Amino acid sequence: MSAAFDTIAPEVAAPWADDPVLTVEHVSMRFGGLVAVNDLSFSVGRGDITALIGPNGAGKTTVFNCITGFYKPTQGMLLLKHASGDSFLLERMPDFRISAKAKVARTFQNIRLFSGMTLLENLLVAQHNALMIASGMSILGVLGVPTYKRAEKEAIERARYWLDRTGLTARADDPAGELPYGAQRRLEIARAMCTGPELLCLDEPAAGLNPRESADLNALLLGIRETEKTSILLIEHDMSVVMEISDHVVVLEYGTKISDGTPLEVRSDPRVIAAYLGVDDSEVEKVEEQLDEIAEEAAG
Ligand SMILES: Nc1ncnc2c1ncn2[C@@H]1O[C@H](COP(=O)(O)OP(=O)(O)OP(=O)(O)O)[C@@H](O)[C@H]1O
Repeated sequence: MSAAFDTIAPEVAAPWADDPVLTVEHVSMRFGGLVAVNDLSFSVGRGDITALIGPNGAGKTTVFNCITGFYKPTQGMLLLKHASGDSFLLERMPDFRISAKAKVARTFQNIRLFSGMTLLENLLVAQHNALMIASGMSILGVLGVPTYKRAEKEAIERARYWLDRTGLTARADDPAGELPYGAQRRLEIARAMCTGPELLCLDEPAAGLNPRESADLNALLLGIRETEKTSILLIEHDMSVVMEISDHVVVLEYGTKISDGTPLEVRSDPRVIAAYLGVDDSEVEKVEEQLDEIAEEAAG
């Protein structure tokens, strides 16, 4: 192990391990003979923006799928702890309970909106669970039970609030499919936030965004951390997003964690540089350029 790698603080001493919203312990995921995630452990600090990075095929989306219940890990534990103290072993829960009870929301690499529905409708559908509970799971809700009416009004207010926060109010009544790409990405985040998550998981939120849209995304995520105090875990290839807004970065290669620290610690870790060098020259150059730009901006 290199000297520079040794300088990265062990996880127990790291601030994100003090009060983690999510603790991933010794998680492995195998598909037949392929080990997609190998004995992975890390913490997501409460209120932090944590980035999960690594070259293509490193296992990032598989980790997300284990956290959100799409996959059951072959082994290991995923402990989600609310600020209230309630805790949930995610590996034992079906996906719909992970979103409804454990309050983990996610967006996908490929946008998954209801493109024929309006923006407002998309945000109301996201709150379906809360509305069903308020209806007493019966037709009475539709017939105007007061608790349902109140919940419906709150759902609309919440939807309007998130349209406003994501700069989409003017398009509230347009079909989601007519939005430009960057706006669809923001709508996905609004939809996830309408569910009031304790942990927001974003799978490549900056993919396909231009630099201006990327900067807007950074501002939106920093705003969510600041105002809502929501913990955010994101998978991202765009180093300008990762380095500018993350409190903590976890790096995977071939399913194994190779680095875990602050953005500064991780970017100077030789194992991380080597992992990216192993991808291909154009990607390495892009990463190096982005890191240099960020360093220059920070210096001046
Ligand atoms: N359902 C599955 N069945 C078999 N193999 C899978 C499955 N899902 C993922 N894999 C494999 O697991 C490995 C990790 O894939 P994963 O999609 O998690 O990587 P990733 O880091 O998210 O990659 P990318 O950055 O390209 O999205 C890959 O080799 C992939 O082919």
